[in-house]
Amino acid sequence: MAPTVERKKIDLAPLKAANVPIFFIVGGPGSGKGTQCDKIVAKYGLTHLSSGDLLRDEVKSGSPRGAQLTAIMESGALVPLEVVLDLVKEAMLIAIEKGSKGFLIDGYPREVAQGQQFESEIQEAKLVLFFDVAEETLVKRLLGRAETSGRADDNIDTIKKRLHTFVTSTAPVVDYYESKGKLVRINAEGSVDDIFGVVVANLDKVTSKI
Ligand SMILES: Nc1ncnc2c1ncn2[C@@H]1O[C@H](COP(=O)(O)OP(=O)(O)OP(=O)(O)O)[C@@H](O)[C@H]1O
Ligand SMILES: Nc1ncnc2c1ncn2[C@H]1C[C@H](O)[C@@H](COP(=O)(O)O)O1
Ligand SMILES: [Mg+2]
Repeated sequence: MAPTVERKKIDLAPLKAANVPIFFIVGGPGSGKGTQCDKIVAKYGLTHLSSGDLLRDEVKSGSPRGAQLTAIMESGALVPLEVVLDLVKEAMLIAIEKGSKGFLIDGYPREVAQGQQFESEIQEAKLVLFFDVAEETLVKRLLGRAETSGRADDNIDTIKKRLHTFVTSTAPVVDYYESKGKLVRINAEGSVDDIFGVVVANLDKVTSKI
């Protein structure tokens, strides 16, 4: 039986009142989501929240919630929706208190239900950026990152499982937001700067008010 997830009541009123733009950043493992988010933050000053980073921080904190996460993440599976959404909400609220003018939610949603729950409880995403990269390239990039990242999931066995999770659970997210007219599909096989050029062209269409 799955362990019970500890949940707190989170007051979302300040986040909803701020009504700042929210962008979901989606792509396979190693597609360059974090790399591009760093560049977007530097240019547009949005707040970057990576659900994977939030989960890794939770593990490092030694909390009871964190203790349940290590095995899931090392198996390449998805962490339960409620755990991720609570961490994202808490981080968004802290950022709003500090005056955030908008969010890049990186690595979220990983399944359609995550997107639906986020949007019904918080606010609709303005756009979903999808970094489209072939599996062969993803594996090559992740094995390169493994040399320095120290990430427990940057090893070939977990990479294969993460790719499987991406195809089975996250690919439907791409179809879902495409059908809603919110998806920006970006070929992310090229250089970091070329990809960023395409990102900027798309963000400039919708960020004039930021
Ligand atoms: N366009 C690119 N060309 C070559 N290498 C890249 C490119 N973009 C990112 N990388 C490299 O690929 C690796 C993965 O990039 P990054 O960490 O940004 O991916 P990610 O999508 O955030 O992955 P994850 O889902 O595992 O967190 C890093 O070592 C990064 O330096
Ligand atoms: N949004 C998420 N839902 C469920 N599980 C997640 C989510 N974001 C990250 N995770 C877990 C599963 C991933 O394999 C690891 C690492 O995430 P990454 O975005 O690759 O840093 O964390
Ligand atoms: Mg990342």
